[in-house]
Amino acid sequence: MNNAQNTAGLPFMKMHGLGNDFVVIDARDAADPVTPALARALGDRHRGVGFDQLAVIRPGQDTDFTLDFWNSDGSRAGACGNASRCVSDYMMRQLGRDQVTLTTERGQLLALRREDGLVSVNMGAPILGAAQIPIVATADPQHLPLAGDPIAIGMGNPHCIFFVADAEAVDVARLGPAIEHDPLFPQRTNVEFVSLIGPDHLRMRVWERGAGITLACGSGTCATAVAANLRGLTGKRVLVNVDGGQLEIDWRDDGVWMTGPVAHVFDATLTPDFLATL
Ligand SMILES: N[C@H](CCC[C@H](N)C(=O)O)C(=O)O
Repeated sequence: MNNAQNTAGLPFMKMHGLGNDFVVIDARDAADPVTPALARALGDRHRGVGFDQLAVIRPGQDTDFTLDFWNSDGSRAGACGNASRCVSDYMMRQLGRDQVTLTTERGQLLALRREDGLVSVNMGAPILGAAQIPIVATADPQHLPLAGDPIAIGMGNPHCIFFVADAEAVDVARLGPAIEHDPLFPQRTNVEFVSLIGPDHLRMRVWERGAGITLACGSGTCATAVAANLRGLTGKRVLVNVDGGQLEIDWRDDGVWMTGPVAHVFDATLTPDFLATL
């Protein structure tokens, strides 16, 4: 912590997209305060604030802003679709615009507010190569050597997608962590269980790397839509029902677009006392 935060505390925002919830720290004018210890302490829903991901806004690099993501276990995430949409909405309001560009570990992304008020982000092209997802080099990402014949897709972070007859029947809390830590995934993985519930309509339940079961995972719905199309189950434009609501995914030539609602719930300040415990 720097001296200013020791005396004044650290301001943050609480946001969510379909219940996938975030603490957001705007560090454009200050040094980035986040360490793994701060992420874990803040992520504690009893002794801290609680979040699925922590997002840090930093100055842009040829874009309006840069966004870094942390999981509640203190690990970093290369992509977070719902936080990208939430923070883009905040930045659009602040800049008085209806579109913004952002830099994430994935590269430069475009986000915009549609006329219906929903916020879209172009998450970029899906990553299909083993080394880039990443999975072990000897495995075929299209047919991973695991029971259930899952498919691996990268969206700047790894996803392992199982198509099942009934996603509601899956014991996500038991299977999720086992797959997350399978040696096939050198950087662990997010895990999605998906069933087709109508034409171009999917149901997805998720176990997130570093965060566990969440109500929605934006990059997970993008990876799921790509996987469903590659498996011949759907077209390139689908609706995905998650525990917290519904996302629209459109895999276009310029990237995978994800659209849904955003919410900015409150602003508050971490006390110097809390920061002193880190
Ligand atoms: N909830 C996020 C994804 C977080 C992924 C994170 N758990 C990782 O380690 O990759 C989303 O909306 O895309």
